[in-house]
Amino acid sequence: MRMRVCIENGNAILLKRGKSMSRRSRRERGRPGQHGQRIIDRDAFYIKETPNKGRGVFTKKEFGQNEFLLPYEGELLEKEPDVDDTYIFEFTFKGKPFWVDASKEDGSFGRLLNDDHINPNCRPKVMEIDEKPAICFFSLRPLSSNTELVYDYGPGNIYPWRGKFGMLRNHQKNLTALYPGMPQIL
Ligand SMILES: C[S@@+](CC[C@H](N)C(=O)[O-])C[C@H]1O[C@@H](n2cnc3c(N)ncnc32)[C@H](O)[C@@H]1O
Repeated sequence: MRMRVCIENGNAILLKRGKSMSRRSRRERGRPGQHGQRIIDRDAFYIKETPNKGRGVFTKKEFGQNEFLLPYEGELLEKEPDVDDTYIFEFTFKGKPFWVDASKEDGSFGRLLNDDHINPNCRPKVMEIDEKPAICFFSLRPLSSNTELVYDYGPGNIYPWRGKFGMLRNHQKNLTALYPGMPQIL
């Protein structure tokens, strides 16, 4: 199934898409309750201080597996911005590098998701919206309310909070992908 996401009035609207959308359905896509679309509103999440991690994003309601949660909002750039990379999301789309700069405190949630490379419960996906890329988070498993949303920021020894063991586990994860069945360091 193809999906499409649009962001209107601060709400992300997920559309399940058939072969093509008519002009009429394009015009009406923002209306709630229509067949084939869901509105994910900000009331489904809240922000809370997390021990040692700063702020994190928590669920207010339950979600199923592989559900669209929320987008990573910010400024889409084709050049690496010369700013602190705390709120920068880097990715490739159609073979080209892109960055989303979410440095501005804009009240959005995507920019506040913390890292967990061992037990993530959601993952970012690159979606296409009006021929431009957008990052959207999807759940990896069913989520109960009051769950902190965490995803794997990716490989690399650049995350000090992972510590030495974090780096080891990260390395192991890459090796396990190459050599399934190898012994695990827990
Ligand atoms: C995209 S921000 C996430 C939101 C951030 N916690 C906040 O309060 O604004 C990334 C920053 O959060 C912190 N962070 C994310 N995951 C963490 C973790 N697992 N442990 C400790 N700090 C973490 C780091 O300071 C990192 O640079």
